[in-house]
Formats: sequence, C-alpha cells, structure tokens
Amino acid sequence: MDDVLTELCTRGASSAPSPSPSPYVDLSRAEWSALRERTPLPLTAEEVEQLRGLGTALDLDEVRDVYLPLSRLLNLYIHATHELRGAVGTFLDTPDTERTRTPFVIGVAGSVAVGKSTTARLLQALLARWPEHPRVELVTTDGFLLPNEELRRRGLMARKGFPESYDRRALMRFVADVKAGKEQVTAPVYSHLVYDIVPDQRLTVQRPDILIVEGLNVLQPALPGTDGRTRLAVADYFDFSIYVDARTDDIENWYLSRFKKLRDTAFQDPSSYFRRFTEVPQEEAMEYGRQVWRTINKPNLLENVLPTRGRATLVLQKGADHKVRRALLRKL
Ligand SMILES: Nc1ncnc2c1ncn2[C@@H]1O[C@H](COP(=O)(O)OP(=O)(O)O)[C@@H](O)[C@H]1O
Ligand SMILES: CC(C)(COP(=O)(O)O)[C@@H](O)C(=O)NCCC(=O)O
Repeated sequence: MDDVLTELCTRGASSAPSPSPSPYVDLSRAEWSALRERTPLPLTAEEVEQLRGLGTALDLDEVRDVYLPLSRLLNLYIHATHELRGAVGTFLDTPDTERTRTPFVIGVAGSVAVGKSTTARLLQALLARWPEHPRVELVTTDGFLLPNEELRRRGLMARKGFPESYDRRALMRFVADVKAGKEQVTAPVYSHLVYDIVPDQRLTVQRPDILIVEGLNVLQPALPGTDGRTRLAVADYFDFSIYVDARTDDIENWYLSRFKKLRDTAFQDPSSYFRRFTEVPQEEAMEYGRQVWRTINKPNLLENVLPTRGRATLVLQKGADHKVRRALLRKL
C-alpha cells in the first residue's frame, strides 16, 4: 500500500499525536467480493470482452468479484437517494413526478491509462440491467477539452488533460442541465484517433435515469471565486464517485504498453494523429511515448488527479495485473 493510501486508511492505531479517524472502510478483494450477495451476473464472457479497453485485463471473475458488489451498492445508493429526495419533496410539497426525475450522477476519476473507460463502460452495462434504472448514459470529459487550435493559441498543447485545457464552464453547464432534468442536453465529442475535438458532432443525452461522467479531473474542487460568489464544481453534482487507483509505476507501464499496441493498430489509420510513429523505428516511437508520460500525464497525475482521490466515495485499488486488490468505501 502506498503512503497516501495508508493515510486514507489510518485508523488511529499509531502512537501520539493520534491521526484523525479515516472516513473509509478498507476491504480486501475477498471481503469486498463477499458483499455481492446474490446479485446475478447479467453479462456473458463475450459482452465483457467487448467492454474491455486496450491493455486492460477484465474477465468474468473480475466482473463477479469486483463489479457485481459495486452494482449492488450503487443500486442501494440509488434507492436511498430517491428516498431522501422524496423526503425533501414532501417538505417542499413538490409533485411526485419531479422528485423521481432527477438523474443519479456517478463520477469516475483516475489517471490516463488506469482503465477508467473500461470501469465506466462496464458500470453502464451492469446498471442498465437493473429494471429500476434502465437508461444509463456515459459521457467522457475529453469532449470538453478545448480544440487543438485553441490549445495552441493558449500555449497549452503540452498540457492536454490538465484542468486548464478544458472548457470547465461548458462541462459544468452540461452536468447541471442533465441533473436539472432538461429534456435534451448535448456534449461535444473528442476523437483519440485524430487527437482533437470532432467538429459538428455532438453527443445527445435525453433524461437518463443514471449519468456516468468519466474523466481525469472530475473530482477537482471548484476554482476559488474572487467576487464572493460560491463556485461549484462538477463533483458537486455527483451522487457517488469512484477513483480508479494504482501505483504510478504500474500506470506508466500500462501507458507505454498501450502506446506500443496502438502503434501496431490505431496509429496505422491514415487519419491518426500519431501515424508518423508507425514510420519510425519502434525505439524512437517509444521514446516519444515515454516523453509524453514524463512531461504530461505523470505530472498531471501527481499535481491534479491523485490529490482528488480522498474526495471519492469509493477507491478501487488495482495491482500490477490490473485486477482490483482493495476497495476503500467512504463510511462517514
Ligand atoms: N492515441 C490513441 N488512439 C486511439 N485510442 C486511444 C489513444 N489513446 C487512448 N486511446 C483509448 O482511449 C480510451 C481512453 O483512454 P484514457 O483517457 O487513457 O483513459 P483510461 O485508460 O483510464 O480509460 C482508452 O480506451 C484508450 O485505449
Ligand atoms: C484525452 C485525455 C486528456 C483524457 O481526457 P479525459 O477523458 O480523462 O478528460 C488523455 O487521454 C490524453 O490524450 N492526454 C494527452 C497526453 C497523451 O497523449 O497521452
């Protein structure tokens, strides 16, 4: 367990001065897995295979042991949240229909290449199988990155993924509109292949039961206001949040092996931004990958992403083989 995680789990057992009690309960994989109870497995091995991102290990055992307990927990959370909204609705004397229409919003955070997308896609598939909330939409925050042209103008091309590389106001507006029950809300779309926002393409979300918002910085607190007004962040709209966690060195290995695989696959596409790396020796391409990790993704992880881990409702900690080893669930 790394130092920061130890800090999250401290239980006040060490000598004085005694640290404050952890808000998390720390569960081993076996302890967490037992909590799935009788939740049925609604996916086949083929469906799981289709949800798996490049380089991310995921099989039926992982779905059963890690994601079924999570699906059960989220279902309980969704029921409890509706009850709570019902209580507030009773207090405010609002009609029943308005109380149940607000979507339940889940944030999924973590480093580049940690496997957030796989976690988010899998959750989408599992949660949509519950009859109570069949409409589950997934939005990734990369759609809210500023277009490359604007990033270049602002000198931010080597800061892609840092908080300032996003149109944070548009992202906030999107989540706030979905949460407010707006009939139809649209988001811009990012292409990893072209490495830029796709012009004239929008993703449309129509009153989902659940919205999953996945991205590096979704747990970032709001920027401090200068005018005395309260600033909100997207995380203020989350009913539940998950931080996908792993050792930085493991994530670096995953990033680099994915880069190598992409060189043999997606980069070959004539429209790929990285096409030139298929035309140079492998070592030269890998040196570029190492440089991107060292100068962009790792600093962003350490400066911006990792410090938000302690804000998550649930931390899923992966081992070097991508399998979840521990789950830390916020209890306070
Ligand atoms: N250059 C690329 N070309 C094509 N696909 C990519 C490229 N870089 C990343 N991807 C894919 O985009 C998705 C999101 O990746 P990323 O933002 O690193 O988050 P994570 O790995 O945590 O889901 C992954 O499925 C990954 O395989
Ligand atoms: C697009 C990303 C910023 C991730 O965005 P997210 O969906 O987490 O908002 C990231 O995958 C990325 O491309 N980073 C830039 C450095 C790199 O090429 O890896």
